[in-house]
Amino acid sequence: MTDTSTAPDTAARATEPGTVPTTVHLGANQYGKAEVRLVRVTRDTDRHEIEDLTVTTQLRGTALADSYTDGDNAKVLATDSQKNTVYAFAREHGVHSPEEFLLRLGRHFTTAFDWYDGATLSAEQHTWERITVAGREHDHAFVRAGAGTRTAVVQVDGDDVHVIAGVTDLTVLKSTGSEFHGFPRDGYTTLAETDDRILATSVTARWRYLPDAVAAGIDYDAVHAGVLARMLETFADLHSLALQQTLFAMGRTAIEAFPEIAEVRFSMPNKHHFLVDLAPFGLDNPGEVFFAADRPYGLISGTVVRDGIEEAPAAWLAVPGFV
Ligand SMILES: O=c1[nH]c(=O)c2[nH]c(=O)[nH]c2[nH]1
Repeated sequence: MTDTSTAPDTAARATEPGTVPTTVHLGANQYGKAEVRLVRVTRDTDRHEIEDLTVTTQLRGTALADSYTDGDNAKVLATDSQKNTVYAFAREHGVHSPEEFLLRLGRHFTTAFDWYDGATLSAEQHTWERITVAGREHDHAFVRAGAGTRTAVVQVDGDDVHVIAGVTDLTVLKSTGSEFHGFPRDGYTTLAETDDRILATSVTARWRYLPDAVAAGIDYDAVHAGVLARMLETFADLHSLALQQTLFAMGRTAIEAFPEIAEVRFSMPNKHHFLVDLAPFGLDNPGEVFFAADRPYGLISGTVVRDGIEEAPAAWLAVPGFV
């Protein structure tokens, strides 16, 4: 037990003549199970399928205040039960796509327990590819696929449902087709203008689906694959004058191709590659040998918005790291 014999008498201090008693109240809060590691094997045939997600549940409601202020757990669905629901739903209903899986969980938590006003469900998907043996794809042996991690967030607030799909750690590089010049020069500018440099970044992109499209139903896997393909094509094909320009073009191409998408937000570190000066060794360096710096890095963020849509700032509250 805690020894309180030497603790200051806060009650007495708070009521000393001339002092204002300290009062507090509960501000924003939510709770749930973070990073539930779910691997589902579909084994109806000898050719197995793997779905691998890290799922986070976060529930909120005004009725939960008592759990913080008074330790009253009458309305606290244990985070352990939330975790179990993730596993049980994977068995009962399957995953299908991260977005559909999170929508099902969000609807469940906010309807089965009517005191929850809202929920944020998020997931990262880890993809596996079949190992090829003697030119044939193996039925049940897989290797982790490397090109980015798929992300999904479902935000339920009363009747409002928002779905934000995305990708993170999508690392791309082009060894030419990138320039950077025309920037202002002041007394602290040393960066040389260049008409040929390496452009490399690790793309984090999140796109919000239009609520009407969510209500009508979206083929989330197909759109996700399509968005990634368009973004990669644009990164490759656009002759870039700045990473900012590349960012905007990648968002534009996704929105133009998919009418379901309202807006795309990006965070892109500029992974600088500096040409090494080999002159001290009597060598030239015609764009062949670079120092790949890991820090500091430029950090370029931006949002591309379809004209005429209703913006939804509340949808982004659970998705930090963007402007
Ligand atoms: O594409 C770029 N955008 C910048 O804003 C910037 N700043 C910088 O030093 N290099 C670059 N490259």
